[in-house]
Amino acid sequence: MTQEQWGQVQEQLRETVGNSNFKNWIEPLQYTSVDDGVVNFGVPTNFIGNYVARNFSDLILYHLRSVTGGKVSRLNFAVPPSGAANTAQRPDGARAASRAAAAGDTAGMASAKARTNVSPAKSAAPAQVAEDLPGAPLDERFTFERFVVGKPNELAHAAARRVAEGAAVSFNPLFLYGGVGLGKTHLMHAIAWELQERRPDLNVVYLSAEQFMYRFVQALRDRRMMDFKQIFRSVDVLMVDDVQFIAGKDSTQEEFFHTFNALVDQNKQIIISADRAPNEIKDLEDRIKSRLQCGLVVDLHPTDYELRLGILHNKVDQFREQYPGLEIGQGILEFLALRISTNVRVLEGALTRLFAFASLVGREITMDLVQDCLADVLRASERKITVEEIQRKVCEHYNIRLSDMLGPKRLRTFARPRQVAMYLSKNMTSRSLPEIGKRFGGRDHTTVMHGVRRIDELRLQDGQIDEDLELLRRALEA
Ligand SMILES: Nc1ncnc2c1ncn2[C@@H]1O[C@H](COP(=O)(O)OP(=O)(O)OP(=O)(O)O)[C@@H](O)[C@H]1O
Repeated sequence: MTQEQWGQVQEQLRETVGNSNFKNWIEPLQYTSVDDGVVNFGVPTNFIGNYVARNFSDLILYHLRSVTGGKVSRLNFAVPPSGAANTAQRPDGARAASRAAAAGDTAGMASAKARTNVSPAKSAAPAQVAEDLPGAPLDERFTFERFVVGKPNELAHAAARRVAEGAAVSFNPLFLYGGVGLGKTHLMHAIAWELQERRPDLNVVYLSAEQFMYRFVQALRDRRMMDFKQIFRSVDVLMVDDVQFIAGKDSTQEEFFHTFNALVDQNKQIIISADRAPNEIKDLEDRIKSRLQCGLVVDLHPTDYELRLGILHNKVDQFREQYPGLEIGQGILEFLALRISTNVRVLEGALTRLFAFASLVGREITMDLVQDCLADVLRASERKITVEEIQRKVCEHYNIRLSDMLGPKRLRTFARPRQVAMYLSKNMTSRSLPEIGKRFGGRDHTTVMHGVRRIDELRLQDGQIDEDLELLRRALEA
């Protein structure tokens, strides 16, 4: 096959796979030779080679056969030993895509042409390492400017800001945790964007724990563990999102632990996020838990009404350009902030849907429109937590039987969880004290009142109670 024929095939492929896929996956292929019906391509990295082989082989074969008259049996992708694939000249998109592919992030691949999260490797780093840096693409919307700060997240925000200054490492790791959709990923991306601006000399890598595992497994399979270690140890700032994912995955944990230690020993910054505090992640080795706690552990609390309203205002500002002339009243924003308290993602999604719907049907955003368009979201957020649910969760948490919680035993092992459950029932349901008492084995309302007061007192003296309550509240709201 001639280079000209390959050129024709490329044109046909561009039409079939679309511009973005073409740029990311087909353009980086360098046709080198054909031997006995096997067409050889040089690829910039094994990740691109593997991805193309898995996803585009049939298509490439089809077009090759139609252009060359059917003399092709197989495709072969290999990284040229001398780097002859000229990686330096590949478009940014392909490089970003290679990182996304490396991280197993197919969603990210589509947007890989956007700015990448990894700054150019330092000149001292070996070329292979620079090329293979493992980060996933960053979301352009997740910047500090777009992060709304309120009481529930002010500490996490301040810590993230400090790390983003790129000054000498002051706490390592920074561990951010909190429930679903509270802004952990947003803050990590914001740190990465900021560091890119302030310290372009640093290799900043963001990836999810799942992507870390994917990379690790792939390195094992390709027998490239030395490369894997070298790549991760060449990073200056490593951010791993959703670290709870590696719980129970022993080999990945082991490798993560070594990577973590190697970076900390070199005084490199690590930022980790999870859906709960390190010591609450089940099936995570104790030595990892303890390592994760040796820096600064910061909690993102569930949003409060004011923060939700602030986020909505912020989002409306962003919509002004996209939907000129479309207004939304303060009353509606307040209604949404009050009613949709589950997580910020749902809140943002509701507002986006509202604007899109109003502009599509050419209607003003009124309360009627809100009810029409967001009926399902509003219904879902109406879910009421029951006293029975609370009792079950509290029993699970303290590992006692429901019959003991409801029964007459006064042992502290049962009495404390009972009081905790009463306290949560009082604060998370609309039941009156007598109604709650009735559901706790027919107790009097004064007993419930005493239980609630006792927990209020204990919260001031015993940090553990506060932690338990927070954990239970999150589990119940999830
Ligand atoms: N304080 C905030 N200001 C502005 N946007 C926010 C804030 N908190 C969350 N968001 C937005 O909510 C959405 C979800 O946030 P993000 O993905 O960071 O959550 P998360 O804590 O990482 O959740 P998960 O545990 O599901 O990964 C994003 O669109 C993010 O921009």
